[in-house]
Amino acid sequence: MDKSCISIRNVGKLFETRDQSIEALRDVNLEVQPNEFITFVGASGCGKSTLLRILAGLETHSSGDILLHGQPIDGPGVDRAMVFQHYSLYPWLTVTQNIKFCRQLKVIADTVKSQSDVETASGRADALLNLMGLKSFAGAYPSQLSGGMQQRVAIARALMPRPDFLLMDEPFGALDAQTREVMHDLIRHVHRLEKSTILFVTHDVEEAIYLGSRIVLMAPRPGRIDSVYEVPLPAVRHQDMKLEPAFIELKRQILARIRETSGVQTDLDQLARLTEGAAL
Ligand SMILES: Nc1ncnc2c1ncn2[C@@H]1O[C@H](COP(=O)(O)OP(=O)(O)OP(=O)(O)O)[C@@H](O)[C@H]1O
Repeated sequence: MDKSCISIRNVGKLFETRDQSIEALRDVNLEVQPNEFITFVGASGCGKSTLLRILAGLETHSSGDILLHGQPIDGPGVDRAMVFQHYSLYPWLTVTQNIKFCRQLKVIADTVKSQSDVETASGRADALLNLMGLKSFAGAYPSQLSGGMQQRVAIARALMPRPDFLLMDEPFGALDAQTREVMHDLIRHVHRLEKSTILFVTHDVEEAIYLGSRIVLMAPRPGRIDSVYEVPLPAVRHQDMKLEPAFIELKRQILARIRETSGVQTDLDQLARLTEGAAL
């Protein structure tokens, strides 16, 4: 029996611009099991964000099929939450109000704004504030928080409607190294507690290994899946694992493969030839 919660089958995406057609994705196939933590890496332009945006319902695919729990995607939905690199909080709302914002929209949309809805939302918001270590900042505004704290609010807001799928596009890309480490342990903890399925795009191979249960390596021109790696780490992880030989070897393999598939070397070779020609 097929247990996948996400089935991506022969998916392609073509962007038609005025003067060219860009094949952002070609023949992408991936089955995702419930509660998996999948990380996506690959050279710039290999279609990582495009795939995530299609899953979020923010973009449509040109060919193939994508099924969520057996159903085709029909736009964005409360079953999927997306977290972006930039914090995208509402600056005029406090931390608590930001966290409750989506829930309020849903309640208004469903027109069932009963007292029990409001109470349930408050309990959930409090639990998420605690989980994210933000309890004492409940009444603060985004401008009063550090980047790491703002991103914790964004994650709490994303988790508020209990999404089945958490889609994260380089969420820690703008944070300093130390804050990122804290966020890594936090998001692993959130994954264990909340049981959501996480799809996480990153440029940082170490981050991809530390967080993921599987790593999907994509290659550009056209964007496609090149290889998939199982991460040989237990569910409970700690920072020292980054120094273990198996971790370092996997990092070496993935970095080498990204270099091979990126085409950057080819471009440099071409540049060298052009420069030689100019000198003659
Ligand atoms: N809206 C768009 N219109 C036209 N082309 C697009 C659009 N969005 C993405 N592309 C192109 O599709 C390809 C894949 O882009 P995408 O942003 O998904 O790659 P990525 O792997 O996430 O890149 P990066 O790691 O640099 O963020 C790129 O060639 C990009 O220029």
